[in-house]
Amino acid sequence: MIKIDVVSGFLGAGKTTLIKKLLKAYEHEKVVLIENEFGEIGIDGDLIEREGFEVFEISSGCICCIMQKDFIGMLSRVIEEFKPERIIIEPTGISILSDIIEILNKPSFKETCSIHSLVTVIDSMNYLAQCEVFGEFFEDQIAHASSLVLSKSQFVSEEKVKEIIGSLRQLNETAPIVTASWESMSLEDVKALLVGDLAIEFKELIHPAHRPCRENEFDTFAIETSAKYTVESLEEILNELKNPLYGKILRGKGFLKGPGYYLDFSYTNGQFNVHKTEHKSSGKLCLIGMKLDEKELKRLWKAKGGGIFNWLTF
Ligand SMILES: Nc1nc2c(ncn2[C@@H]2O[C@H](COP(=O)(O)OP(=O)(O)OP(=O)(O)O)[C@@H](O)[C@H]2O)c(=O)[nH]1
Repeated sequence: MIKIDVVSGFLGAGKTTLIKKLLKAYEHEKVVLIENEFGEIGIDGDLIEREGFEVFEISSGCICCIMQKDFIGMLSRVIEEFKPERIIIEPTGISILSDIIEILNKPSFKETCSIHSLVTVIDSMNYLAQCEVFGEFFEDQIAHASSLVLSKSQFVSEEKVKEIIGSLRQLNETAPIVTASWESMSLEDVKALLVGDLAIEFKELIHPAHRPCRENEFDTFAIETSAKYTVESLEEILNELKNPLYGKILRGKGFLKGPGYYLDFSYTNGQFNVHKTEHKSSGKLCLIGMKLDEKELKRLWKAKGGGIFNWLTF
């Protein structure tokens, strides 16, 4: 049987970061990753391919709803052609986990695959605040998880961790909650997150009120560009993104050219990091949020970097 691990979590929670660790931990198995991105441009797939792993990408929508057919087709192809021992699936941050479980429990997949784990990553820095606005996006992912893993826990107080656990327990009474900082985890610890063949059956799951995926409430803004940015100019832009003038930006990520170097950046709910990298990049980025103002965003990215822009937002 092929083991399937699904790693869920809201936008920027830390799914890709955890998956990179899992892929290392399962280096000796034949593993395939199916990566689902909400935006028009795939960024995470490139980050993982850089580390030498096999990635299949589905972008421009969630595999639980509008990209469901593509997902079923891709999963069938991966099973037939690659015959992997394990498939790791990373849905978008706003996917409905119970809908994905339902797909995995289709008779055609149940013959060859079994769900090994349903891990939901919880962003310790942003969960409580985001819960107030996006609570219903978390509900299903938390309620159907077989384990709940806190990311960025080293950046918050013990009280906050306790508060998060209290909130998680209201939706899921039984899943183990892992609060240890990932930085200190060995590969064996990472594997332990997934341990146990849970053989999860959809009918055995308790449903919170099932809500359909609401991906059309989110906007994306994507660019391919030859423009060059310095660390400073990129940080200025990312700082500027907190301004409501541009809409509510929840997540951003991309690779850009710099003068003589390349830059990677990641933006989550106002927190960001920029790294110089030697990995060559064609220059691309994606922002996800609500009520994004395309005109203002285009002006911002153009003002700080000269070059050719290919806007992929429409
Ligand atoms: N230090 C630290 N950084 C983390 C941790 N988890 C995530 N991050 C950072 O948080 C940012 C977002 O992490 P990702 O792994 O890309 O999040 P994601 O859930 O895949 O995000 P989406 O692409 O929106 O689906 C990145 O800058 C990570 O480096 C953690 O436990 N510790």
